[in-house]
Amino acid sequence: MVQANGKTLKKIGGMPYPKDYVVQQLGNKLIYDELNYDKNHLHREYVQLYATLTDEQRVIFHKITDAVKFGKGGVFFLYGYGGTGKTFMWRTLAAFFRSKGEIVLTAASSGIASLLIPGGRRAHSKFKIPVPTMENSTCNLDGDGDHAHLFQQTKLIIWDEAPMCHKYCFETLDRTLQDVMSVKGNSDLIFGGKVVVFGGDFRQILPVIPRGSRSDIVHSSINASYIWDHCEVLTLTKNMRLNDALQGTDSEEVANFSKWILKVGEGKLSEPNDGNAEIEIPEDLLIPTSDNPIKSIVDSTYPNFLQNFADVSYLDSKAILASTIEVVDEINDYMLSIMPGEQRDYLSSNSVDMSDVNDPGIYEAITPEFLNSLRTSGLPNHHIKLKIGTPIMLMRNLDQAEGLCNGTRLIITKMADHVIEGKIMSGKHAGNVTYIARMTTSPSQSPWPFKLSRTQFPIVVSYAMTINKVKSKKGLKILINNGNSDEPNSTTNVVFKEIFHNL
Ligand SMILES: Nc1ncnc2c1ncn2[C@@H]1O[C@H](COP(=O)(O)OP(=O)(O)OP(=O)(O)O)[C@@H](O)[C@H]1O
Repeated sequence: MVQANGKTLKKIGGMPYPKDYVVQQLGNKLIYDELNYDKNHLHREYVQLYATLTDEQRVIFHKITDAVKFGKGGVFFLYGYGGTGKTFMWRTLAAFFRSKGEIVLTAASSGIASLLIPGGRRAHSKFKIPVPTMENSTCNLDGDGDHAHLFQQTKLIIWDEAPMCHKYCFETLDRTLQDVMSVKGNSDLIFGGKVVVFGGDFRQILPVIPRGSRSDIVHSSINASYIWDHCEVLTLTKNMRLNDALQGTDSEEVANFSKWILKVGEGKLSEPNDGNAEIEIPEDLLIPTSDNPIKSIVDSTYPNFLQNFADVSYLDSKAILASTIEVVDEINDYMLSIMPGEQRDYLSSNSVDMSDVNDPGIYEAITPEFLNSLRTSGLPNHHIKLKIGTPIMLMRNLDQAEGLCNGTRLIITKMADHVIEGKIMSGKHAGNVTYIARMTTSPSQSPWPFKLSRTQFPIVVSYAMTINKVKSKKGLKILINNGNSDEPNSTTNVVFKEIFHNL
């Protein structure tokens, strides 16, 4: 249990630790875990997946497996917009190598995306990348420890949603692998001569640089790193997610929508433009306005809510996205107000973390009311309202092995004074019940001149959520705030076009 949570008995005061010879007999737990797969089952899975690969997927598959086979290393970037089968490729590659007893390390920049890849973990925890990551950081591992031995034996590294991470994270892994692989004489090779495959879509989420300018964001992305010069871009072009829909009667409509949304993502509507353009949204995608726009979008996204509010599959297949936490809170509050059941209110306790403060006197005048009113992304609200049946989303990685990471959605099943009980809504761990306690958190990069410590459940109600939280949902409605626009059905589209330049 201790190991499963990434800890060791050495770190728990007062616990006896086995003598060295016992530990040596047990071997390297990390390597053991990466090899502990049912090879026959994986072989059958691989055969099935390989048979359905499209031509372009198959070419890419062979390119990567050949790079591993010839042992010369290689860095690839699997590039394709949402639904082109990147996750499908990860599954095929992982099944292929693991069925042969070889080690593939699978990771993604976000916890929630990592749950979709077999054996996936958040990249920071899988590769021990320090937070915050600096220009010359290295991974937190001992050059002759278990992690280093794991890296030495690894055949392939897969890192999904790479465009979300700062380039320093990839450079940190590169430096560390060069060190670790120096025992094999590979210290000059990029990533120590390992085959590393990144994946993602630059139209999706870019690195978050607090208060960063457009140029700061573009320059922190992976394709602004020296690593990009070594990277071969492999492109997927066929939208496999829309394939099913294309078989139906409305196939032309779906194909047109697919083309239109791609143009939005690439800033190709209303050309010429510098990435900032006014675009018109087709009438059929808009929800007719009324006196109460929040009610309109809720009625359209969650039809017959009062008959279905307790149905997990109904709730899991829907979400409303908005661009600011204020609008998200407004929609969530509205949903709770119409949902039947007794409401409980959980308030946080807040303080200023004095450990970093030179002159504590300055902060004595700050009132608890002021601290309670502070909000920023990644920090739970001071006032959380819940009812039994409310969908919530975790804001912290609590236990990734159990599917409890930042972005996991649960349904509230019980509410006590100091703990709440929730049931995981979807994925491999769907139906598992877990208890969530209050914990003290601080925003990783404080927008205030002091560090706020807030003790609260690390959750947010999730009928509506901010745009960067969602991963492949079906019944999705996006609330576009077009307050600045003169036309009722147009809005400003901002695309960081520079990011596509060297793809
Ligand atoms: N060769 C294939 N044969 C059958 N189904 C496929 C194939 N490739 C992909 N799919 C299916 O298409 C859907 C989308 O694929 P996938 O989730 O891998 O795309 P993605 O590029 O990872 O998308 P996103 O960027 O949104 O995460 C999935 O349901 C997947 O099972």
